[in-house]
Parts: sequence; structure tokens; C-alpha cells
Amino acid sequence: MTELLTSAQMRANEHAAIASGEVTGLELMERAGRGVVDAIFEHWWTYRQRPHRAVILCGPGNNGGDGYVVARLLRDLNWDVTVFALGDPERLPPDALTNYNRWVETGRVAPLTLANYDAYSDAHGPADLYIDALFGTGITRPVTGDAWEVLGRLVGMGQGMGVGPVVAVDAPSGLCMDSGRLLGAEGAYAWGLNQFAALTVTFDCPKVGHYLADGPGLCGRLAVVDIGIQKWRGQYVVGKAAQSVWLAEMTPDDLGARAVTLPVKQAWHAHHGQTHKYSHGHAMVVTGGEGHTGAARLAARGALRIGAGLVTLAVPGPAMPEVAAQITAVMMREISDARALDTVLEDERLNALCIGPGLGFGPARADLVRAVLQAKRPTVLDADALTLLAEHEELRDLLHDGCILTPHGGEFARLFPDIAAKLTAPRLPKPSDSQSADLAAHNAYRSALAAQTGPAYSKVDAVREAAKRAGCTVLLKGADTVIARPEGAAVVHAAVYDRAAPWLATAGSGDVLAGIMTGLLAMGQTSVQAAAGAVWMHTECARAFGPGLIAEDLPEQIPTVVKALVK
Ligand SMILES: NC(=O)C1=CN([C@@H]2O[C@H](COP(=O)(O)OP(=O)(O)OC[C@H]3O[C@@H](n4cnc5c(N)ncnc54)[C@H](OP(=O)(O)O)[C@@H]3O)[C@@H](O)[C@H]2O)[C@@H](O)CC1
Ligand SMILES: Nc1ncnc2c1ncn2[C@@H]1O[C@H](COP(=O)(O)OP(=O)(O)O)[C@@H](O)[C@H]1O
Ligand SMILES: [K+]
Repeated sequence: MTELLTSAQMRANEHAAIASGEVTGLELMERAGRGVVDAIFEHWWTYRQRPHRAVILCGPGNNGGDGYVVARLLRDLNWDVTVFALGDPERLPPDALTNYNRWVETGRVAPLTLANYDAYSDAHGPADLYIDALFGTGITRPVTGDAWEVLGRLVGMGQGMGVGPVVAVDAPSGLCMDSGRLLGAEGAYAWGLNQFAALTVTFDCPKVGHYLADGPGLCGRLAVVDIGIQKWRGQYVVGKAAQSVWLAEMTPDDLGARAVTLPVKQAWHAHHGQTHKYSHGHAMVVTGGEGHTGAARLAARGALRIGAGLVTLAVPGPAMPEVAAQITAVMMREISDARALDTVLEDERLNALCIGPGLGFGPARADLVRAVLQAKRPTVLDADALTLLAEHEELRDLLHDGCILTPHGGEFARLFPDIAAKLTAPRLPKPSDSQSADLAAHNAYRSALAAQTGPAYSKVDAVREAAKRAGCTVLLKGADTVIARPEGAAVVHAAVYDRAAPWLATAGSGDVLAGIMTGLLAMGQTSVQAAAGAVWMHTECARAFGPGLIAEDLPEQIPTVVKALVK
């Protein structure tokens, strides 16, 4: 299972490795630079065939140091390499300075100014390859000035004939590697949030920001280079497991290697190893009224397909004919009010509950949510149940550790408005156009921008805060989905890079997700295992089906995906 690190954790790993005396910072930098070159050659085989022309932007820290290593290695292969340096190279940290000195023995460095960069481009035309080695994990504030302008020149590179792509060393410069947000850049800069790097090469572990928010769009593709410090990884975690973030992932090549997939696998093996349907759990999904039962039926189908032994829909009387006409293997019970639900839930074999999809609103529905919460079973609360929770504080007080809240962005904002505001607020609002015409306001803005420090508030921060407040697992959906426990352990699932499945954003898709999760709960998974397993399975089903997917197709893909999993 892949751990996603923050910048601080990565720095701690490097420090532990260097402090051990078994490896030097210079060796790590050499491995990093070589890893970048190898990744480039792996990605574009034409670069391996003959020398090309590269432009390398080197920053004032060790990210710049990696850039000088790349410059030297490419030049050793007879590439034509031009280096622009930000800041005074003589003030580089020691390892980077060593590599700068090795570079200038035979190469040249021009100060990174817009004028220098433009003069070079005018004289030579586009390069075959651009390397962004300005800032990596040491970025502390927004990039400003000429460096920012030059980065802006690189946006959209590699799209046309004869124009080389951008490779980012560790991260596109300016990207906050903890949050995936472009530091300070909310609407303030000319460049878009996509099509910056074609390839980002990071070291040891991917970082959280490579998977969240704008990270994937800016990174292009992500390559992770092993620089031999795994041994020291996680020393910072001792006693702080709650700080960890894991990637919910699995590819057909990685079968069985990722812990997050194990729940699904184990559950499936267990399922086949046992014979009694009740030993696979009995899930109950509460439906809405007449004409509103489709969402719950989708969820029920997801729960049954993933492997719950039995799935029963709790249906109000008037909606029963409609439901009966649509189900076969899924069962139904008439539940016309909260009292009836209380009675049914006396059956302890109903071991996982789902409420919310298509439920509707009003006091009677709120009573159903109350009955479900009072039953204290593993429970998925989705869709309308989340809005009811937002409206009724006394319902929120009934949340317990076995609950999973599965909001999308809008539902999250209703439930946790203050947290959502922190997540969406620009770190620094852009001055209005009339203000920016005013030089003083503009200058004040620029200095405030430059004074910002530290990582941006991330989706992981927000979901952790929400889970702590709610006292249960929270899963915030989106192309990047974050799951967090109240004590802070978090899982990120991102349908990005080679796992992108934008067609998954289709009506009813969230209902199926809630159902798969409920099925996994019924099968005995913990809430975080069920949540992580369900998001992975959900995306995998969408990928297995491909474009044109509608929600009904998702449960029907589960057998195919499971077959591949248990092979
Ligand atoms: N250590 C190792 O063993 C290994 C490290 N590796 C590599 O090192 C990278 C981390 O290096 P790093 O810590 O030196 O940070 P880096 O990203 O180069 O930036 C720091 C410099 O930038 C400056 N600065 C920051 N923000 C700024 C801004 N907005 N505008 C202007 N300046 C700004 C900041 O200045 P200050 O904040 O102190 O004023 C400081 O001078 C990592 O990403 C990886 O590539 C690999 O070689 C593997 C082994
Ligand atoms: N760009 C995207 N790529 C992949 N999955 C996405 C994307 N956008 C949303 N999703 C997923 O689609 C599902 C939509 O769920 P939801 O918002 O509840 O919709 P609905 O209520 O219509 O079912 C979620 O699982 C979410 O993670
Ligand atoms: K960089």
C-alpha cells in the first residue's frame, strides 16, 4: 500500500537517512537527478536515440541542485543544455552548490529573468525539453516575480510540433505538495491550472499534493523514483500513525500488494469459503417514497453484487408495488414509519444499514434517520440523510463510530460550512479590477502574497477536521476522494492519472458507491476498509465499463473486477 507523504514527512525521512551516516545528501541528490533523466528516457524513447536541446530552470535550494545534476547528466550525453538560475548560486545549500560547481566547470548559467529567458527563446526557438527544478518540497510561499512569469511561459508547452514538454522535478514549482493547491495563485496569475508539466518525477513516495485538487492536472503524469531511503521512511510515524495518509489503489499489475484491496480480497475469499448466506451479512437499505425508490435500489444492487449475503430494502407501503416490479434477488420489507423500522431492526442479523439515497426530507424522514442511528449498526449515511443531519443537530448527536458520512462537495458544505469555507476560500483574495488599477492596492496585494508562508489547507485537513467533529468516518467525494477517521488516519482515492474515469460522475453513481460500502460493512469490514474498498471498486468498475457508463452498469461490472482481483 502506498503512503502519501507531506513535505515535512519527506524532509524528516531524508534527514533520518542522512543522519544515519549510511548515505549522504549528495548521493541522494545524484540518485534523484539520475532518476529524473531515467524517467525522461523511459517516457520519451526518442530522447534516448540522439541528443536534444534542453532548458533547465534551477531554483535556490536542493530542487535546483537536482536540476544541476540533470544538466550535467544530459550534457554528458551530448545534449545542448541551457541553465537559468534563480537567485545567487553561490548561496545554494551545500549539496546543491557542489552540483552547481560541477556544472559550471563546463557549462554556463544565466540569471533567471524574463528578459534573459525571452532573449534565449527569440534566438533559439522552442527547446525540445524544459526542466522545472525551481522549487520542490521547500516551497514556503507563492512564486512571484520573473520566476513566476517564466513558469507562465511554459504553460501549454509540448502541445505543438517542435515544442518540447515540461518535466517537473518533484513537483511543478508553486504546487503545495501537502494540498495540491497552487500557492497563492487563486485567480491571481495568468496561467491555467492544467497542462503545465507532461511528467513529474518525485522521489521515494508520492506526496499528498500530487493527488489532490490541482495537483494531478499540473503534474501531467507522475513517476516515483526510488532513491533508497525506504528504510528510514516512517520513522516520523512512530506514535503518530494518525498523521498517515494512504493511497487507496490497485492496478491489475499490483494485485494483492496493496492493503486497501485486501478487505475486498479477504472478504471475497471468506465469502467463497463459507456457505451460509447469513455469514456474509445482511444489509438493509431504506428507500424513499413512491417514485423515489431508484436510488436505494441502485445501492441495494451494489451491496448484493459486492457480496453481502442478503440485502433487504425497507420500503413505505405505497412504494411497494413499484419496488416489487423492479427487484428479484434483493428483498423488501414494508417499513412505513420509524416505529416499524425500530421493530425490524430488533433483528440483530441486519448488520449494516444504508439510508439517504432518494430518501426525501421532512420530519418523518428525519425520524427514519433517527431510528437507523439509534440502532447503532455500521451505517452509511448518504445524500438526503446528510441534508437531514445538517438540519437537525439532535441527529448529529446520535452519530457513532460505526457511521460513514459520504458527502459530495455540496453536502459537505451544508454539514460543515466553516470547514468547507476554509477549503474553498482563496488564501488571499485577488484585488478587484478597480482596486488593482490602484497601484497602492496592487502593491499591498503583492506584498501580502509574498508574505504568505506554509502549506495550504488541504482536503485531507478538512475531512480530518470533519471526521473529528462528527465522531465517525467521513468520505468526501469528488474526482479526488478523501476518507478520514476521527483520530486522523486518512485514505486518498483519486480517479486521476492512468485511473481517470470522468464518466463516473453520472446520476446515481454515488448511490451505487453507498451500496457497495454497505455491502462491505455487512461482510464485516471496518468503516475505513469498507469506504476505501468501495471507492476503489467503484472506480475500477467504471474503468472496466468505459465511457457511456450509467449507474446501473456499475454493480454489473463488479464480478469482472472481482475476478481480476482474486486471480
Ligand atoms: N534533501 C535531500 O536529501 C534531497 C532533496 N531533494 C530535492 O530537494 C528538494 C527540497 O530542497 P529544499 O528543501 O532545499 O527546498 P527547495 O524546494 O529547493 O526550495 C527551497 C528554497 O527555495 C526558497 N523559496 C521557497 N519558496 C520560495 C518562493 N516562493 N520564492 C522564492 N524562493 C522561495 C527557499 O528560500 P527561503 O524560504 O529560505 O527564503 C529555499 O532557498 C526536493 O524537492 C528535491 O527536489 C532530492 O535531491 C532528494 C534528496
Ligand atoms: N471527475 C470525476 N472522476 C471520477 N469520479 C468522479 C468524478 N467526479 C465525481 N466522481 C464520483 O462520482 C460519484 C458521484 O456521486 P454523487 O455526487 O453522490 O452523485 P449522485 O448523487 O448523482 O450519485 C462519486 O463517487 C464521485 O467520487
Ligand atoms: K520543481
